[in-house]
Amino acid sequence: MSRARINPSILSADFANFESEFATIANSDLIHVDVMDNNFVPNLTFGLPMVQRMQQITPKPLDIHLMIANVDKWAAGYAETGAFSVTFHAEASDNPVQLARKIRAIGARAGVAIKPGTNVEGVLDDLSEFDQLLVMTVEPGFGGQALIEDTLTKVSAARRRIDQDKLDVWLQVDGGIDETNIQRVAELGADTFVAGSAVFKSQDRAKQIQNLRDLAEIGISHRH
Ligand SMILES: O=C(CO)[C@H](O)[C@H](O)COP(=O)(O)O
Repeated sequence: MSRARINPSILSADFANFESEFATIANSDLIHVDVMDNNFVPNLTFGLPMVQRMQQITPKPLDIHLMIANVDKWAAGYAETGAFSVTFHAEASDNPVQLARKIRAIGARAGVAIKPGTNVEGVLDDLSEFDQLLVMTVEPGFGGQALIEDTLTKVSAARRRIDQDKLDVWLQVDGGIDETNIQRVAELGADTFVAGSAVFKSQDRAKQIQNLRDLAEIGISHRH
């Protein structure tokens, strides 16, 4: 896996043809799977049976992003599908650290996500309990939105803490990431990039994934 990870979000894919859609993003690092329940977010995608089926049709690691309520009840089931990582929202869990331990015990990497209005400070002290922090750069729910600039201060703050405490935590951003901003967001500290419309609306998806990766790598190399 590359230093800058590019995870296409299948929210922008053709939901009736996941097998052929996955083939078009074969050079991605992970596949980002948006699970939405029309409760935690005002949109509905798919649930556990679809994720189980996705595991069967691709060798790619699945990066599951749970945008659902009652996550303390449901997250373990997603980890049990064999998912590479399961990321849940801090806002939806009664005890994020306990839930992360449960996900890790099943064998998946545990991620914690925060919405644009949620302070990053609330999760920074517990970062060692997670494998990934997802800073949402748009309000979760829909693809194709513009990146919210204010959220980037959280990316810088999280990067400072990860480096200072020498933590092995991936710093993921999701929402409005494209070729115009990925280098700058990488310079600020992100290393794992979810891109939905920027990949799926591209004429040549494989080329776009590599283009995004190259730009992110430049950003990372400018960091120090
Ligand atoms: O989690 C999401 C929305 O809640 C999507 O992953 C995200 O919006 C990606 O889409 P785009 O890159 O088009 O903004």
